[in-house]
Order: sequence, then structure tokens, then C-alpha cells
Amino acid sequence: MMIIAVDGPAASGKGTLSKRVAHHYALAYLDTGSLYRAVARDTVIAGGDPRDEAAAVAAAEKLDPKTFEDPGLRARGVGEAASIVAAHAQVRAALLAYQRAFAAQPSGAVIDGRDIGTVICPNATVKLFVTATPEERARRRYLQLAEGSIPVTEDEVLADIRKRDERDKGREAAPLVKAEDAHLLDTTNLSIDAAFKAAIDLIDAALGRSGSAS
Ligand SMILES: Nc1ncnc2c1ncn2[C@@H]1O[C@H](COP(=O)(O)OP(=O)(O)OP(=O)(O)O)[C@@H](O)[C@H]1O
Ligand SMILES: Nc1ccn([C@@H]2O[C@H](COP(=O)(O)O)[C@@H](O)[C@H]2O)c(=O)n1
Repeated sequence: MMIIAVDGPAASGKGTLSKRVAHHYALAYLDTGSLYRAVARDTVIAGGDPRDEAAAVAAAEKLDPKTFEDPGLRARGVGEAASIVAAHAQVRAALLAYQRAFAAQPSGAVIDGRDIGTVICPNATVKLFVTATPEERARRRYLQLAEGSIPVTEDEVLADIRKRDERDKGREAAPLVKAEDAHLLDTTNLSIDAAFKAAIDLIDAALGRSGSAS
């Protein structure tokens, strides 16, 4: 069973890349950021504060996977609230079984997030750590938000990204860090197609196959 673990900071392009990689190898795909975003959304809907671990754990224990595609999860403030609930160790513990079960499906899987190569799937077949400079990530996220007519400046997006990077890297529970055996993929100067080709080359090399990106 093939498991590809993809980690990296916000707006590095790991979701875009992971979906294409999953399609290329006919693997199932899970964006684990959606789980933390959904916990943040449900905590607030229930009248709780994302900083309150008990309130966030209550939401995590009732999570409904059918809501992971909710477009509201992509709203600007939800990423910030998600990184607050994600810092609670008990929230992470409540989401562990779902992610491990997804990874264990017989068809294999591509899973992206922050701790996939380090905590969720330490024995993944191949691990990628996808990154780009904060400025390039802010530019990409700004364009994405502008497309959805969300009124925000690029400087505000950069400030959001820096704050989230700091929280995700600095927390005690499963901080964002490259697994020692992950392949680093810096997409700062790569188009989406070039990043996909670089990923397939890395994965095929790790699998002992010759390149097959198209
Ligand atoms: N290599 C690239 N070059 C230019 N734009 C890119 C590249 N990769 C992704 N993008 C664009 O950047 C935006 C963010 O990409 P994506 O959502 O895949 O990032 P992400 O790392 O999954 O973000 P998040 O952590 O918030 O889930 C999207 O609009 C996507 O189309
Ligand atoms: N495995 C993961 C995935 C996500 N998080 C936290 O959720 C926030 C939102 O994630 P996106 O990928 O949708 O940007 C993120 O900032 C992390 O705090 C996580 O901790 N672990």
C-alpha cells in the first residue's frame, strides 16, 4: 500500500500538488487542514472559543467528514482559528484515528498537512516537504482570495501567513517541521506544472521508477 505524506506551511501549494499526485497514482486524497478548519468552525458555531481546549475537543469529537468540503472553511479567519485549535494536544489526539484509518485504506493515499510525515504516517512510502518563501505564499493566497472577491491586501495576507507559520512551528504538540527523511520541494520559483513534475520525479526516484509526469 502506497502512502505519500505531504507537509508544508500555509499556501505553499501542497494541496494543489497533492491532488494532482493522488490523481497521477490513482490514490485517495485527504487534506487534513480541513479537519482543523472544521473543528474551529464547529467550536465557534457552538458558542465556544478556539483557545478553550475543552470546547475545541468537544467539537473535534463530533466532527462530521461530510462537512469537510464546506467552502466556508476557506474563509480568511478560519485558517487562523484552525491554527489555534490545532495547538491543543487533545484536539490532535481526537483527530488521529480518522487520519490513520484514511491512510490505511487498501487503495493507498496522499495526505497533506503539517505533521503527516512526523506523527500521522511516520512510515509513509514517500514524504515531501513543500515550501516557498512567505512573500510568494502571500502572493498566491492573495490572488486566490481576490478571485473569490475577498477584500484584503497582500500585506495583510503576508502578516496572516507569518503569524500562522510562527504558531504552527512554535507549538509543543506536533509542530510543523520537515521529517528527517522527507524530500524538500521549494516551489518559490516553480509553476504549478513544474512543481508537479518535480514532485513526480522525486516520488518515482524514491520508488525506484523512471520519471512519468505528464
Ligand atoms: N507552484 C505554484 N505556483 C503558483 N501558484 C501556485 C503554485 N502552487 C499552488 N499555487 C496556488 O496557490 C494557492 C494556494 O495553493 P494551495 O491551496 O494548494 O496551498 P496549500 O499549501 O494547500 O494551502 P493551505 O495550507 O492553506 O491549505 C492556490 O491558489 C494555488 O492555485
Ligand atoms: N496536519 C495538520 C493540518 C493542519 N493543521 C493546522 O490547521 C491549520 C489550517 O490548515 P491548512 O492546511 O488548511 O492551512 C494550519 O495552520 C495548522 O495550524 C495542523 O496543525 N496539522
